[in-house]
Amino acid sequence: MPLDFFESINTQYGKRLPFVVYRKPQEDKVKAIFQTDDRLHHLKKFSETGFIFAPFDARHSTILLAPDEFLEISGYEQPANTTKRDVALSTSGREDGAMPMSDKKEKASHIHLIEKGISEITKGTFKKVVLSRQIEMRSTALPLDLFQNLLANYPNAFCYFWYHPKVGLWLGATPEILLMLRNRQLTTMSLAGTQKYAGTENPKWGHKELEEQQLVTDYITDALKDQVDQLSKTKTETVRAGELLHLRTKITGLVEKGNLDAVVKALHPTPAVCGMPKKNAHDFIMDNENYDREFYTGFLGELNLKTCKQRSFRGRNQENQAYRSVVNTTTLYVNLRCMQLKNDKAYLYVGGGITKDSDPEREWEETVAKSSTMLSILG
Ligand SMILES: C=C(O[C@H]1C=CC=C(C(=O)O)[C@@H]1O)C(=O)O
Repeated sequence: MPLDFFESINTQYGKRLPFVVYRKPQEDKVKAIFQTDDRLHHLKKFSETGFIFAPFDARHSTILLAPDEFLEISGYEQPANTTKRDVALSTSGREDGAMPMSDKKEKASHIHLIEKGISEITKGTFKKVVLSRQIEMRSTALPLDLFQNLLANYPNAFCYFWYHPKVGLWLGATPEILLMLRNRQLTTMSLAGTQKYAGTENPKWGHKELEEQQLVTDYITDALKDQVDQLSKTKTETVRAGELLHLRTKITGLVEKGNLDAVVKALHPTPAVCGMPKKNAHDFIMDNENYDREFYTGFLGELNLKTCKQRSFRGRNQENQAYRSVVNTTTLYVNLRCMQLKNDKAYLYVGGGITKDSDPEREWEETVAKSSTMLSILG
């Protein structure tokens, strides 16, 4: 049965028609949404239904895949014969998929960018800025194979393969929720601060990471205070994302019907991907990162999809009773740990939060560590 599922995706892709295939964290259900023509729809209102794909730059439009056809498989297991791929550096031509980040020029340029960011922080332009880079590799891998590798390697991530012939092809395994809305119940998170996983999910965190993540929590709670009722947050915890650990605080509340638009606008882009204050950090990113982020650090996911929930309860006569309730669900993820495939190239995207306490060399190393999420599935 899974074969039929993946064959349908291959057929859709072969016809150059838009689709997305994805699996939510810790679920064994893989879902696909197919659009039956190649029109490019731009989202007008957050009351629409479908799968959305939004760029980092909120001034550019969000793409909506029309949910013409739904496909789903449960109990998905990775086929045993997942192959390793032909991947190499486009810059050096090496065939072994060796670390492209060791490229000295790339390192010097990223460190220079970080130093410039720190210097603006010292001047008071902003408190935090997230600075990123793009890594170009040669890859002839089949995207559906790469997606299956993501599924196998990142069970705790939102894994996706998104395609539109007029936009491009993206794959990712992100640990970050932008927001989840079930009827009126909102959940979002502040996710920031990074260290390598070294055998314990209970590590010590430094002042820089704690402050960097606190800034995100403060920003989100402040941005939502006029949009959301009963706003509350959990204790900050460590979460694992592949070979990395992050700090996370969950934030919940109740959203008025029809107010999703304002909530998304208030949140995106959060200081986990942009900075604080937002406008100054955004301007700095636009003027100084020497590439276009496009959909990296944007967001993607289901918008107003109806999901059925089977619930059981004890009725008055003490018998177990079951009923199905239909819930209107929106689940949007921040597009991190992702890559874009174009012709025979893979473009990987990695970044990190810069504060006054940042050490440029360590920040560089952090982007190297983050690149391993996508590099590991490339080969
Ligand atoms: C911007 C990225 O990660 C964000 C999410 C978690 C931790 C981050 C950090 O420690 O800098 C970033 O804010 C990325 O993976 O490219």
